[in-house]
Amino acid sequence: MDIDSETWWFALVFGGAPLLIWVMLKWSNEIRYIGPLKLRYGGYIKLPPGNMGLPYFGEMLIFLWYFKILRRPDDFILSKRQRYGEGVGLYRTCLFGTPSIISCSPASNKFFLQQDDSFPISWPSVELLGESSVAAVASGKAHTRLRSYVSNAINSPDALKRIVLVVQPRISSSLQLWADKGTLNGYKEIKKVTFANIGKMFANFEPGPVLDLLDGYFVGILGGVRAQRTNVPGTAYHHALKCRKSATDIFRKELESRRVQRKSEIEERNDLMDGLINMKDEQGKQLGDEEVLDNIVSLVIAGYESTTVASMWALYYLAKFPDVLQKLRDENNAVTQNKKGDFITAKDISELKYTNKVVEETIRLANIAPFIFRLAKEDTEYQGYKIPKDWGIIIWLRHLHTDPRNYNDPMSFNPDRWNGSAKPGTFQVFGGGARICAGNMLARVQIAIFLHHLAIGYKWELINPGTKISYLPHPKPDDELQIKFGRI
Ligand code: HEM
Repeated sequence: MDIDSETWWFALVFGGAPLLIWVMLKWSNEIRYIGPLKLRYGGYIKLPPGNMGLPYFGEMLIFLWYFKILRRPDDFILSKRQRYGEGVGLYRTCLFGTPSIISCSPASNKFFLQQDDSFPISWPSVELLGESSVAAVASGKAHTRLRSYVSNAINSPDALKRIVLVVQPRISSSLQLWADKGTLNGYKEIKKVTFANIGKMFANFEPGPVLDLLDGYFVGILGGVRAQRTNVPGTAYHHALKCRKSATDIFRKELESRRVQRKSEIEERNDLMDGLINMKDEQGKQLGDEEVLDNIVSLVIAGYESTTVASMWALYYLAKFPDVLQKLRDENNAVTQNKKGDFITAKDISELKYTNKVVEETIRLANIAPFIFRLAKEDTEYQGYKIPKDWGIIIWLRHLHTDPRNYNDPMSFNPDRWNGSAKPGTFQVFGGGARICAGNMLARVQIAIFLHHLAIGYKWELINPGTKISYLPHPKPDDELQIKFGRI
């Protein structure tokens, strides 16, 4: 071999081959997912701008880079905006194993959320939620029927009036225990009190061995909701399915014992289980046992971690913003003066204007559900761009709440921004359309009550104020909110 051909081979192996591999890696997902669409549309299809990423991973590694390594989740969308321009708020990608369209503008989010038939919800783990739960059931009449039962039981003004009084004893006594402890893990303690209240509100369970068992089962179930769906012993998903069965068995036993009890005893309890058992629709139809059980389990899944994380962020922000805490104290002390030791009512809460602004600001900035998932049932178009059938739609809620065009200085905690209302379509913490969170008022009320009891009796400070924030699976300080806690 002469020197020239050696150099040629050298260049090919160390320069050309890696380049070729890189090009193949870069384009293989484009060819795999967009090639068939081009064939279907005669060679040309106008898709939203974007990148389908690497084979197998798609853009998952980039997503993890921004969310887990850099801990700057908003830069994931900002980097797309920089690279592909604003456009109509849509980008194509491949994430969570599915070719998808990311939607991140108020108008495009509204487009997808308002068309529940064309873009139905797509849960990766319907078995865990329960096939006849409101969260999993396909849109249409069946969904509307279940939603009305669930909303009446937990989210209607009448239900909330009762719930406000049911949850306060546990919140109040937990805070006293916290003060006795002095230092604590805020996340874990809030989780305990949230679950104790869920037990009471949903099935009249008091703290004790059954509730502890249930808590463990739900930790297992929640661990499987976002896990790979591999049902093999040893996997999180397999464990979650087992936990789901055990949790359902506990609720089933309770349901069966209620079926044989006298009506008068049932009326006294007045919890979610009774609400679901007794409710009738316009035709007088009632829910079957499996529907009652699926809905109770799915409501715990939907409400447990979300309410815990939101309350934890309230505690965090108030420690960081003492002026806000002082205003909160002033408002809440004023309301307790007329109470003579009684708990506050739903009416009192509706009149706590500043407290309610703190709640809205907490859930805006906490971004507990950063995005939600839909599926395109048919080929459709949005502003001249094709949305291909069977592609996922990822509605990026978080971007709306952290975009300075929607909220002035968006990363600062400023409840006063709620003196006016948000720009239309820019506040989607609870999703939107027919599937907007069925527990949104319940969540708000629980956080408001927690704030009330904190503000009137306690002071606290962060032990590690500079601790980093993790964003997956939920936003949480790395130290899980270690605080020093005491009475005022
Ligand atoms: C701050 C706390 C909460 C946040 C941020 C939150 C957020 C959300 C979001 C974004 C959705 C829409 C999902 C989608 O469209 O794909 C949703 C749905 C839902 N949420 Fe919540 N949620 C919270 C608390 C609760 C609570 C306390 C409950 C009940 C105990 C609850 C029950 C539900 C149910 C049943 C759905 C499904 C509704 C349907 O499909 O019709 N959520 N939630």
